[in-house]
Amino acid sequence: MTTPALSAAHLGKRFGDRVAVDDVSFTVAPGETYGLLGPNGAGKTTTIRLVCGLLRADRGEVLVAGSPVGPTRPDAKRQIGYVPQEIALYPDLSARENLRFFGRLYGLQGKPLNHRVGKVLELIGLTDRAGDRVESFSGGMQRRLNIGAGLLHEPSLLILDEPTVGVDPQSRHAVMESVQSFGAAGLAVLYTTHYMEEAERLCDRVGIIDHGRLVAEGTRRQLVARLGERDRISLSATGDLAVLAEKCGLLAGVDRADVKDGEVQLLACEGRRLLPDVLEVAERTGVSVRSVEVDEPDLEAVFLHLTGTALRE
Ligand SMILES: Nc1ncnc2c1ncn2[C@@H]1O[C@H](COP(=O)(O)OP(=O)(O)OP(=O)(O)O)[C@@H](O)[C@H]1O
Repeated sequence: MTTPALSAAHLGKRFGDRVAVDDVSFTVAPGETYGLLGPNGAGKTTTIRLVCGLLRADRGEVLVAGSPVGPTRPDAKRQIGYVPQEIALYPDLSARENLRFFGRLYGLQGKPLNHRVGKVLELIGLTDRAGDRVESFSGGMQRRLNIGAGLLHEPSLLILDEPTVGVDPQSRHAVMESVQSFGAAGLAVLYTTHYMEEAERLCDRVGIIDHGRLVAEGTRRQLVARLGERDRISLSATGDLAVLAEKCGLLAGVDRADVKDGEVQLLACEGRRLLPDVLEVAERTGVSVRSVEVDEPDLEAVFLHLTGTALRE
């Protein structure tokens, strides 16, 4: 069996009375992108600070490529490229100058530094803009450069803490494309997010975290299978959607009924068989239905099912 790029076992961390991370264990294989998906305050940042050795765990162990990590273990730390949420770049320097600066901090110089900066610029898709000042970059380009700074020392594990928070949708797309290419290049990636779509699209496996606990993990398919034979029904309609959701929620077989993104969304056993009942309820409620879709549940539904709360508040 290959040694995992990362193995975290029984991690625990308290801040005073507050349990931030509670017995969290997971592994990330080389070349795998593993997502920690959970709402704000779930314990994602604390978990990765423990993994990086930036914070001392109350209990548990972290191995990176088989070696223990801790505040006093600099060697294993060099295997990690950690990219925090905050952008840490010099706006009046170019992309290349920024990378050269961070590369020197890692002890690179001369030809190896130039070579590595060139490689990283390629990897993050910014070769064309290498000579431009960072202040002229879009939010997404700055994020990608920030990620690039974490790749200069050729880590085997890249850790990204919510890298798309606060960027516009187009830039978000570009950041996600970069991340997809890292997995393809053989890098192990630990990715935290509270966006279900990102976890679904980018991650080979996802760990669902809530109140400091890893409540489930697996591939998207494995996680969705935990819902059994349930379907997601989305009703696009005009009228009082809140009342429609409430009434549908009373039908036998319906687990949840919510109004989301201007639609009524139901999670139900054997959704197709329920459709006539749902349409009848709509008619009685005076809601006119424009379209109905029945499909497989997504990770949002899995999160709701496991925790009883929505991923986004
Ligand atoms: N230094 C600290 N001192 C006290 N409490 C803390 C500290 N850091 C985190 N916490 C608490 O631990 C819990 C987990 O926080 P954490 O930042 O790990 O969550 P998160 O999932 O990363 O959320 P976010 O995306 O909002 O950062 C929260 O209740 C938070 O308030």
